[in-house]
Parts: sequence; structure tokens; C-alpha cells
Amino acid sequence: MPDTPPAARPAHHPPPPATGPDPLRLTLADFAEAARSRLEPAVWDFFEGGAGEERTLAANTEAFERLLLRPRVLRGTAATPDTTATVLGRSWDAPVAIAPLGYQTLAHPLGELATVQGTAAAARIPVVISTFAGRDLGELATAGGGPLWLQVYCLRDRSTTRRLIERAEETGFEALVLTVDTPHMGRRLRDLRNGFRLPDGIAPANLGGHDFAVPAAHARAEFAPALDWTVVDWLRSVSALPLLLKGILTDSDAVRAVRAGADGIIVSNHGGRQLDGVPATVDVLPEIVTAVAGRIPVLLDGGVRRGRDVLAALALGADAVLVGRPVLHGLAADGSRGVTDVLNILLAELTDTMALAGLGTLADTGPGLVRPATAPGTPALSAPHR
Ligand SMILES: Cc1cc2nc3c(=O)[nH]c(=O)nc-3n(C[C@H](O)[C@H](O)[C@H](O)COP(=O)(O)O)c2cc1C
Ligand SMILES: O=C(O)C(=O)c1ccccc1
Repeated sequence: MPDTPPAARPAHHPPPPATGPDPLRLTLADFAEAARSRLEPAVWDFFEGGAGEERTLAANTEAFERLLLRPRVLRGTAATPDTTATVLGRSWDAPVAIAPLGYQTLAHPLGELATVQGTAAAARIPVVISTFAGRDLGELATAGGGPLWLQVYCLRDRSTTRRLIERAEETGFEALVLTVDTPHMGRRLRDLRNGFRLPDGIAPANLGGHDFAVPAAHARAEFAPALDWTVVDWLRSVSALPLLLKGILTDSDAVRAVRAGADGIIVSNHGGRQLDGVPATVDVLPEIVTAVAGRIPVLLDGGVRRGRDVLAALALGADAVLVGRPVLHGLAADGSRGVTDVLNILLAELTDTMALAGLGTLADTGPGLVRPATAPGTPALSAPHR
């Protein structure tokens, strides 16, 4: 049959418009694959890798696999569920923010600029810009995106740290995120084996000063190594912006954060890149939520890859989640358009899950939505075949 086109589409599936998302990229995993084929292997390893044996990295996604949903039926749920969330007094289109990811210019020349614009094209949700962003804060602030937050690595040189924060405040950033799990970088064996160095032209755009080709060497040289809780007071003296602490993993530190005056915490193990052997974030979330008892918002990152992961984290008490690597995948695959597509997929999965689980709004989520991971006989869903 030489005249038959090889992959004719059935008539009831019209081809997507040329401007729509790539029909072959239906999941965040599809974007990961696309990114992998485009990136230098050592850059891919830098993005994907974790510390040590990567047990924590694997645990983050595996923990979400174990959380099975308990849908409700006949609840008169609207066809289009409402994903709006309120965090720190602001309304977000969805309970999702973009995690701070250093050196996004490694994934795409436009780096954070494409992330900010690509995010805004999908939803009004915050983008957290890393201390190690590859693009200028002022440029990002005027890029026409949504709310921007600044992630802060407190440096030995407090005046540089202070100037970075002041610049963010002047250009309209809305919150600060102090990363507290990184006195230095974890032992990332992939990077050590690859001898990973930043390519020429990849440098932090907002720090001035020295450039280091090896990120871990930069951290060793310039991160403040012996921070204690008084850093919260110092940040308060520098800026009036709301302050979140990122990298809390225990109930006692969560309570300390509340007492220290943090406006929010992010339950995070840095995507498995810092201390290998700590639990998956979603596994420690319930005890932290109990300890915080609603006094400040509790956000979570690590392993969020599907709409149902967002919902499961909210059911276990998170106010919102952040996504990290999938944003780099979208960026590497297709620049700002790829970021938009990744977020649109995640948000479409979120509304689909809400509708099918009988949730009209996020207020309808609660512990009853998930089977506890510890329930006897709870089977893990096996990893999908790729
Ligand atoms: C390539 C890369 C760079 C990162 N850079 C930073 C950073 O500069 N500051 C920070 O606080 N966290 C950083 N993180 C951690 C993320 O903010 C986040 O905690 C983690 O990636 C979330 O997990 P996920 O990637 O599984 O979604 C980085 C993570 C990756 C993968
Ligand atoms: O924080 C990280 O995990 C990280 O990889 C990073 C990247 C660039 C600068 C600083 C940290």
C-alpha cells in the first residue's frame, strides 16, 4: 500500500494546531527525555544528580508512588475545579511555585528570563530566583512575568549578600527564601566523576566578584559555613520582605523556624542533592505540619512530577509545592515555550485529578484523600515502563 501515509491519524483526532504543545509530550517525564537528548551528558548529570548514592533522590519520587488516592463520588463537583490557592496573603492560580535553580543559562541561553516568561504564560505563580541565577535580577523583574522571590545563600561576605537582597527589594521581588541546608554542597558523585566544570560564559549574574568553574568549590569558598538561627534576625535587619526557610526536615527545626520569626518554611532535601540518607520530603511532611499547627505556611519540594503529587502533598498538609528539575527539562527542550508546556501539563493533571477525585476546590483536600504510606499492605505502584 505505497500510497497510504504511514501514520494517518483517525478522523476523530484532528491534528493539533501548529501553535499547540507537542502532542508527543504529554507528561513531565516526556520533557525529561527530550531534555536529556539535548543536553551535554555532564550537564544532564549536574541537573539530575543527587548526593552520595542518591538514595534520597530516589526516595522523593518513590514516596509519591506509594501515596494512593481515595476518590469521592457523586459530590456535585464542578466540571472545572478551582485550583486557586492563597499563600502568604497572595492569590496564586495554582498551589505550585518554581523552585530556585542556579545557572539556568546552562539549560538555555535565555535561562531565568525564559523561565519567568514561560511561567507567566501558563499561570500566575511565583518563580524563585536563585542567588546563582545566570541572568540579572533587574532584567527578570521587568520581563513581564508574575511574582518573583529571591533565594538567598548567605555568603561569608555579608555585604555582597546584603546588596543582592537590596537589589531584589528595589526591583520588586516579593519574598526571600533562605536556603538552610547548604553550608557547602553535598558530595555529588556524578559531578566528581565527570570532573564537571561550568562552560565558559556561565556565571552568576548578580554576585559580582569571583567566578568559579566548579560550583562546589564556589560554595566552599564563599558560603557562610557556620550559620545559626541569628541569621534570621540579620535578614530581618536587612529586609522587610517575607522570609521563608528552605531545607527544613524535622518537626523540631520547624518549631524553631516559627519561633525565630520565619514567615514560612519549605520542607526540602534540596532534591536529594545535599545530605543523602534523609527521608523523602512527603514522608516527613505530616509531622512537620502537625508541629507548625497552622502558624505559618508549609511548602514542600522534591519529586513533584504529576498533578496527583501536588494534590497528595496538599492532602498531607502542604500549602503549596515547588517544582525543580521539570522546569529545567522544559527549558532545555524548548526554552520559555517548554516551561509553559511543562506547567500546563502539570496544571491540567491537577484539574483532571481534582475532578476525578471529587474535589471542587483545594479546600476539599485533606488527609482522607490519600491512603497513608504506612498502611499495612499498601502496594507501591511499580515504576512505569519507559
Ligand atoms: C540544577 C539544580 C540547581 C539548584 N540550585 C539551587 C539553588 O541555587 N538554590 C537552592 O536553594 N536550591 C537549588 N536547587 C534545589 C531546588 O530548589 C529544589 O529544592 C529541588 O530541585 C526540588 O526537587 P525536584 O528537582 O525533585 O523538583 C537546585 C536543584 C537543581 C536540580
Ligand atoms: O544548590 C544546588 O543544588 C546547586 O546545584 C547549585 C547550583 C548553582 C549554584 C549554587 C548551587
